[in-house]
Parts: sequence; structure tokens; C-alpha cells
Amino acid sequence: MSHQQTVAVNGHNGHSARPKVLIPEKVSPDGLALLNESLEVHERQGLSADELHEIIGGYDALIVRSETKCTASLLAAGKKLRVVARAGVGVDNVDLDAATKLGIIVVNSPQGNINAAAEHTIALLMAVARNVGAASLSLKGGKWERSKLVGIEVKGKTLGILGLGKVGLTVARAAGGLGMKLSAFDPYANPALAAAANVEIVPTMDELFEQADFLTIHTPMIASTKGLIGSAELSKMKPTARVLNVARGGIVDESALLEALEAGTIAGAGIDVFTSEPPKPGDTASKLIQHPKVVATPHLGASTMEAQENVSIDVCEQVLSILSGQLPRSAVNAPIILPEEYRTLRPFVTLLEKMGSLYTQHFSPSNTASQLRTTFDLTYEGSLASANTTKPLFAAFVKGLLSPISSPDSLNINIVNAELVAKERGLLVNESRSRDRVEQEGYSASVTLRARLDPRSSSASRTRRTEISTANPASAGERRKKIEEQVITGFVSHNTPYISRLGRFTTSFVPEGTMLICRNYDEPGKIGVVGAKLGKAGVNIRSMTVAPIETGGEEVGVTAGDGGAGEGGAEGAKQREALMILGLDRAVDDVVRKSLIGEEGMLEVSVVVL
Ligand SMILES: NC(=O)c1ccc[n+]([C@@H]2O[C@H](COP(=O)([O-])OP(=O)(O)OC[C@H]3O[C@@H](n4cnc5c(N)ncnc54)[C@H](O)[C@@H]3O)[C@@H](O)[C@H]2O)c1
Ligand SMILES: O=C(O)[C@H](O)COP(=O)(O)O
Repeated sequence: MSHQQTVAVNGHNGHSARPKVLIPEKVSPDGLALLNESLEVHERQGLSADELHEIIGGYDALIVRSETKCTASLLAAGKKLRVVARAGVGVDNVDLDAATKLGIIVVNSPQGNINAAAEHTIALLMAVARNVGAASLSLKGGKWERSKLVGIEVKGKTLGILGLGKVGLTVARAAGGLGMKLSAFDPYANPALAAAANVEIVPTMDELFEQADFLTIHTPMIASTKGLIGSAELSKMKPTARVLNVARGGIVDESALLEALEAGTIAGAGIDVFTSEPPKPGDTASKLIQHPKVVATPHLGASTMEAQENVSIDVCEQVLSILSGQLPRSAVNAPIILPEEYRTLRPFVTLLEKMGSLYTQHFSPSNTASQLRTTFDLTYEGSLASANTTKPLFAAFVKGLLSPISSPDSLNINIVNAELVAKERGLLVNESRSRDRVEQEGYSASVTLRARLDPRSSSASRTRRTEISTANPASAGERRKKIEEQVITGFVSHNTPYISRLGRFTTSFVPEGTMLICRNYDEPGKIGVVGAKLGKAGVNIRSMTVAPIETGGEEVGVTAGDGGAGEGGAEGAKQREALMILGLDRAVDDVVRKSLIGEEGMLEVSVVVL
């Protein structure tokens, strides 16, 4: 939006009642200057939590960095609050659920400090390679220890990049300029961008660990990346390798890294982020910081003049947009649908988001690169075919596809940016409409997703969440066969989304909460086996649907069970199959899931959270 955007509202006395914005932290003045024209700007650093609580009720907008804790109670006290803007990326200091419930839009600046974080990574890379920290300390201590401080060159060495997103790619481009060889592991990287940056995408994390002379971490901090690099992973690396973390504390297990440094199985580390910031004296992070082979900085990745200017301008423009009734460009929690389309499309928005998430968790491999080569065809059937716009449905689907593999603070998908995000992530989503009568009697509209995998990717496909039983030769032997199409159909009844087809199976279940999806031979006793295992693990079954295999009909090119693991199933097998879908009251750990796979006649088991 233009900086001249008017947000002033006339009060009843005819005077301009300008909306008020509170800034309790140091935010660069470049953005704040944009606000002064139309808002009343109050910079109040050093407020206690109680003081903030007392005055927040008078403000329409709040701009923070990482220090202000935007708790549910603070947000609730902000009776007029319409927007919380985070001048940076991470929104872990903002209670997003509370903000969403209160209708407060939370925005951030997902691009503004990328370059700063990447440059800081390069700074740590060089500092670790040339012992810059230790040398500086030694010299300041009055010593002259040239022979003790001999380093290594990075030219010709391999940089292993874990997470080839915005920061990872920027690091790659810079490291390429230093003459480094570049390898990356990222199941969802854009192959075209990787190739353009001369990055070789390796198919497994282990290959990355084995190759890397320097390993640099650039994944989000989400459940699946917490402790991603532990003792087992570090032991796969060369003893001469160095580890860099400018992403988030906790992705690398601090105790494991400390042990590896002490044992000499890892040669050094450059660390900007810690599990607890600031680290407490005596804790593992503090010991790491003190370690002679570590160069450490106090979360300085984004701390450059330029980045602070960028994020300040970015979020201040968004505050102006929101206060003048427009959509922000980087909303973390904003509804992804415009008000006028809300009523008609809202239940289908929920359905599409669930279908996307179900696809990623059930069908899509998460430790290989095959989602890159998937084409998604969405068909809106029945009355949905006449919708004025399907943009909110498209955005919800893309959001659903990506949410299981992204941190909430980096997933800013709305109808404004969904196409761009899909393009950036290499997702090809086609939409079409069909006025044909929908399959579910009594319902006027449904949506079918057909995901077509490029045959090149199918041989290596294996999802972490779906396991294939090796106890069933009929299915294991078919793994090499390719899956050309995976299908999910859904519909809405009384505002509730239902899945009516999953792979080859006709079914009807509400996609909600933790669900266990088992494909098995249709034989007596299977339900009992699953129930007993779950019961032993203390997991209650809330709901259960059993779907017999869909026979005949329109199945095109599907050669594997329901295709859950992206691998071959029982083509040509005479035995009937069934799909069992259980709603659970809590998560199922890997031990239970794997033990189910070992059961006779059990072909695939996946756990999805919807
Ligand atoms: N130190 C700082 O001050 C600072 C500044 C900016 C960003 N960051 C952090 O840097 C990290 C990267 O930020 P970004 O903007 O590049 O995020 P991004 O979302 O653009 O990229 C993250 C990438 O990680 C990939 N990924 C997810 N799970 C993975 C896994 N298990 N294995 C391999 N790859 C996986 C995703 O596919 C994605 O491509 C984030 O943790 C962010 O919070 C830190
Ligand atoms: O999340 C971020 O943007 C970075 O980690 C930087 O945070 P900061 O604004 O606290 O420096």
C-alpha cells in the first residue's frame, strides 16, 4: 500500500481521532516515520509487564520484537487491539491462538532479515574455520600464538545445508562465491532454485552428514526438527567437520554437540541461537559457549542496521494496511478468506486445508524430494463449480499441504500470496470445475484432489509417517512399482468436512485430531489387533471407520494399495483389502506404529494430525 494511506477516523467532535500504536521495544525509526502521519505513535521502552497490561487497552496496534511477551492475558486486555506486529520473523513470543480467538491479526516480516541471517552464517563459517574468536581472545590476553591458531580454508570444502529455504539458499549463493561445494537436504526445496545456485540436493540426510566439511542448519523449529541433530547424526559426520546453527536453539541437541566436541568427533561449532536465551549460567548452552572450539554470538542473526530498517518498514506498512481495512502481506494468523466470500466458502476452506494436510501426512514422502515433482489437480464439483472465486480454496489447500512441514511463524499463506508461495515451493496446483452431479447423495458439492507423481521420484519414495510392512511379501515385493495418481475426495455436510475417498477406498470420516490409518488384508481379527495394541499403549479410540476396497470404476494408474507410503502395494494380489481409519484421543508413538506394521496382514500404517 502507499505510505499516504489514510487511516484517521473522525471523532464525534469533528477532530481527528487517530488510532494509537504502542512500541515497547527498540524498533528502527525508518518504519515508525511512516506511521507518524496518520497514527498516534507511543514509543515506551522499559515498561514492566504490569505497566504494559495497564495501558494496552488504549491501543489499536502493538509493535514488538522478541522481548515483549504477548500473552493471552495481555492480548485480552487490549480491548481495541487489531494488530500485533512482530518486527522480525519469529512469533514465539506471541500467543497466536489467543490472538486468533480475539480476532487480532498478527503480522511479521518473513523476508526482512534473511540476508542478515545468511551473512551472519558466513561470518560464523569463517570465524570457525580460522579460529577468529580464540585468536582475538588470545591476543587481547597479551599472547602471540600464531602456530597454535592455524585454521583451514573453506575453498573446495563441502558445505552441507540442512533446510534450503530462504536463508539456506542465500547462504548457498554466498558460499558458492567462496568456492565451496554445495549439498543440501530438504524434502521440499525448489529444485530449479537449487540448481541455479549450484546446490546438489542429496536424497537422504545421512548423505549430507557424511559429505559435509561444514554443516549449516536452516530449518524451522517445529516438532519434527526439535533435536534433529543428536549423537547418532553427529557420529555420521567427519571428525574434521564443523557445525553451524543460526536457525533456532534446540534443532541441534546441545548436550550431544558438547559431548562430540569434547570427544573430538566434531572439530568445531558456530552457534547464534540457544534453547534458552539468554542461557543460564552452568547450563549446557553456557558450557558450549565457553568451549574453546566454539564461536558463539548472542542471537545476532538479524541484528544489522539494514535488516532492522527492513523489518521495521515491512511491519509498519502492514500496520497501516490493517488499520485502513486492507489485507496485510504477511499475516501469520489472519483468515485466508475475504469477508464477502466467507459465508459460502468457509466450510470448504476448512475442507481444502484438511485435504492438503492429509495428503502431505498420509501420501507425501517427507524424507525424500518427491513432493517437488507432484502435480495436484483439484476439481470443484457440483454447486462449487459456480463459485465466483476459488482463490480461498486454493490458498487453504496450499496452506494445508505445507503446514505439516513448516513452523507457524514462517507459514504466512493467504489469498494474496498463495500462488507465489506455491510457485516458490515448486508446487504445481491445477484447478478445474465440473458441473456433474456430485457422488454423495444429498450434498450439492464436493472436491476431488488427484495428485500425480512424476515416475522419476517414485522408486525412492518412503514417508516417515507411513510404514510399509515387510512381513507381507505381496506388498513389499511391489514397492518398485510406481504410483501415478493418488486421490482424495471430500464434501461438507452441516458445515462439517468429510473425506469420502482416500486412495482406492470409498469411506466417510471427519478429518479431525489424531488419526491412525491402516491398510490391511480384509480378514477377521484385524480390528481387535489394532484395538489391543492401542489399548496397551493407553490410547483411546474415539471413532472408527472401515472402508472396503473400491473395486472397478474410474481408478487410473493406481498400482499400490491406497498409496500411502508412496510405494507399491498389492497389484494383482487376490486378497481383498480394507482401510481402517481410527480417531484417537492422543498421539501414537513410533513404537506402537511400527509394532502394528509387523502384524500379519497389515500393509500400511500412517498417523496424521488434522
Ligand atoms: N538467528 C537469527 O536471528 C535468525 C534470523 C532469521 C531466521 N532465523 C531462522 O532461520 C531458519 C530458516 O528461516 P527461513 O526464513 O529460511 O525459513 P524457510 O521456511 O524459508 O526455510 C526453511 C526450510 O527448511 C525446510 N525443512 C523443514 N523441515 C526440514 C527437515 N526436517 N529437513 C530438511 N529441511 C527441512 C523447509 O522445506 C524449508 O525449505 C528458521 O528457523 C528461522 O527462525 C534465524
Ligand atoms: O526471529 C527473528 O526474526 C530473528 O530470530 C531475530 O529476532 P530479534 O528481532 O529478536 O533480533
